Amino acid sequence: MSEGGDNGDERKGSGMKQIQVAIDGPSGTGKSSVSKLVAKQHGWGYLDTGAMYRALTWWCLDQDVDLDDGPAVTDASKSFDLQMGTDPSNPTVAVGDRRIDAEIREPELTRQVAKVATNLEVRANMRERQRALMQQLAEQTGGVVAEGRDITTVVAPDADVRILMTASEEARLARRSKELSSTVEATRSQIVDRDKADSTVSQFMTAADGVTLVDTSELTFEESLAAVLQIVQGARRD
Ligand SMILES: Nc1ncnc2c1ncn2[C@@H]1O[C@H](COP(=O)(O)OP(=O)(O)O)[C@@H](O)[C@H]1O
Ligand SMILES: Nc1ccn([C@H]2C[C@H](O)[C@@H](COP(=O)(O)OP(=O)(O)O)O2)c(=O)n1
Repeated sequence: MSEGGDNGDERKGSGMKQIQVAIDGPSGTGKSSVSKLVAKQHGWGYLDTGAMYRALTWWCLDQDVDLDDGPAVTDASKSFDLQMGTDPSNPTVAVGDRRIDAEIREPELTRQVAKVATNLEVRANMRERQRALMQQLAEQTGGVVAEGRDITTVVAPDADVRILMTASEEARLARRSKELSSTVEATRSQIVDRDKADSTVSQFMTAADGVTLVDTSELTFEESLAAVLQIVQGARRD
């Protein structure tokens, strides 16, 4: 489903409406893969907010900051030089000039990231960074797709499009274990525990008022993408 010739360059300075798309949901619902393609098809920027929490976790571990020391992690969140690459065809993450794309996906870091993401002062700091990046990307490319856990509710509650992607636990675990080449049981302990911890600070299991629910349990990847693209198209016509 191509957006034929409708790219960001054409929109720059054209006075066309800038579109902010916010997508939330638990792990394995298809947020990242769908968000990247939606951004790519429109020539918009893409923001993976989960990667920001992962990057801070990496930085704290690298700097020997104890993840259980909340104030120390908060200090680190204020000063770390996070560089988010927002091209949906090649999203990147760096701290200073050190690229950490692979490091932030390591299972050991994944196991620890909720400690950082449940720190409310860290979240306040990240929220400001995320809002600024979304604004900047919308201005530069005509639109932005940002995905995470609290984008529709806290970071960008006024976004033009707000979607909550859900899927049954069974479907999410099957996708993740396939992706990580691990067993469903090993994946369950990681994903379910992490979602539980994350749910203590963000509400991403049920759709908030005005947020459109896309349940991908029974959908193929292509059908999930088509469902989200259709919602985005509707908002662009408004
Ligand atoms: N509707 C779907 N049906 C089948 N597999 C899917 C679907 N959506 C995503 N996937 C696959 O599931 C895995 C996890 O998707 P991802 O986009 O990383 O989810 P999230 O960002 O919500 O954690 C990926 O391998 C992706 O290709
Ligand atoms: N806006 C966000 C994005 C992610 N998080 C948390 C949720 C997870 O524990 C981590 C990493 O998120 P990420 O989206 O990369 O996680 P998965 O793709 O589900 O593995 O950060 C958050 O609290 N708020």
